[in-house]
Amino acid sequence: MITVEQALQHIKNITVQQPKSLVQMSEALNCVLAEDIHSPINMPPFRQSAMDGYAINAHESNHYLLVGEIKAGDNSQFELKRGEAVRIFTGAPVPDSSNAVVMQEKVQRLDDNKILIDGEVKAEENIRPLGEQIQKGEVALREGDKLNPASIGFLATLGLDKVIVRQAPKVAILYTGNELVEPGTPLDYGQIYNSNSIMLQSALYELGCKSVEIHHCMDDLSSTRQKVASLLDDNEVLIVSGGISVGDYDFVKDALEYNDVEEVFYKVKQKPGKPLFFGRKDEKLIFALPGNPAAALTCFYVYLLPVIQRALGAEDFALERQYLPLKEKYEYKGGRALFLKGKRTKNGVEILEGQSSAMLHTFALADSLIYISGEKSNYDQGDLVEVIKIK
Ligand SMILES: Nc1nc2c(c(=O)[nH]1)N[C@H]1C(S)=C(S)[C@@H](COP(=O)(O)OP(=O)(O)OC[C@H]3O[C@@H](n4cnc5c(N)ncnc54)[C@H](O)[C@@H]3O)O[C@H]1N2
Ligand code: MOO
Repeated sequence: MITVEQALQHIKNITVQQPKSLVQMSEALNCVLAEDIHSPINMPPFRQSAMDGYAINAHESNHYLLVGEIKAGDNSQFELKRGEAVRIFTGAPVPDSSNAVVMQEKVQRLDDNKILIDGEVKAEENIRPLGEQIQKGEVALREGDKLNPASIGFLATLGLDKVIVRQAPKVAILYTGNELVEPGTPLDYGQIYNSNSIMLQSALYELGCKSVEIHHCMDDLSSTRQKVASLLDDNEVLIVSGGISVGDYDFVKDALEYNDVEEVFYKVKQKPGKPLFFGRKDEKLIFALPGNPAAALTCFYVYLLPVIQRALGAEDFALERQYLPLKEKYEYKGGRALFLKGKRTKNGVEILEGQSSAMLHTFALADSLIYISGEKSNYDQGDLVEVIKIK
């Protein structure tokens, strides 16, 4: 059995890189940019009013002559002389001859074409300069950046409708077990609901994977071998859930060997997730995750996520880690390294109740995995522990 550090070292050595692909912006959420993006325009593309009010060509007096109106979207050209103003609205183009927009709350309308400004006016106030946000040709986002709703909105602001990203790998999830039935159907005695496949699929979607097929197989040697064979043919990443431990009906290890999957490691000295398997067949990556749901998800965050994010070229490929003080003391009997479900608080991190690898309830409430390496047996309140942020 290898240590967590040794397993992570194997993971770091994987240097698969996905090819580039041009995608529509509406499909780009969570994708990783494969090239730097330079802004094709100045943003804003014209001097823009930030307020509803009056664009003026300032002079010594507070009295101005109103000569027209500009709404957002208008293409009007006004040559304001000193002492002249136009009614203007938020987002409208400010004439070059105007040097300030005065918000309407500071302006009195004297009659149809005269206004009086209360107080001082600062040069260029309430005018967003041309290219204030970004100038044409400047780098907007960089290769390796992962696209979130804000970055997608930002690129749309620049007029982009497609982006070049790393193509997500084609992934298959094979969940094994006679006891599993689908949510939404009744349970018989001895059965439980299949939670792992939809959980892992959701986690993969969050990484930007698009094609994530789900397949089931009963605890039976020949169908496990056959399923593994056909899924390896059709996918770049195969994730198997369950059946990887040592029971008489755990056939996954055999099925992987039978299909010439080369073992990189099997069994890690950790809890949860001891019987984790990682292997390769040519360029294909194969993970067999323990069936216990919290063990499967822990292994996903710690081992699978960095491999996939790196293949996608993400700059930050592993989840962020930080050291935080423990809220309460923790006694540890030793043995396997631990990944504990935790929640960050104002002053540190709290270990949550319910750490069994069969339980997802605690995981659903957690925002962190606390890594206890096993080198130290007892932790006092306030001792620093390594925290992996999952939210
Ligand atoms: N004699 C030993 N027994 C076990 C060992 C061991 O070292 N010696 N290791 C234990 C550990 S640790 C783990 S973790 C589990 C892993 O077992 P498997 O990967 O073979 O998983 P299964 O036996 O198929 O299932 C375990 C558990 O999880 C439930 N399960 C499975 N798939 C799903 C799913 N898709 N959705 C929801 N729940 C699922 C399954 O019903 C079992 O309760 O082995 C220990 N045993
Ligand atoms: O290592 Mo297992 O994942 O504890 O139950």
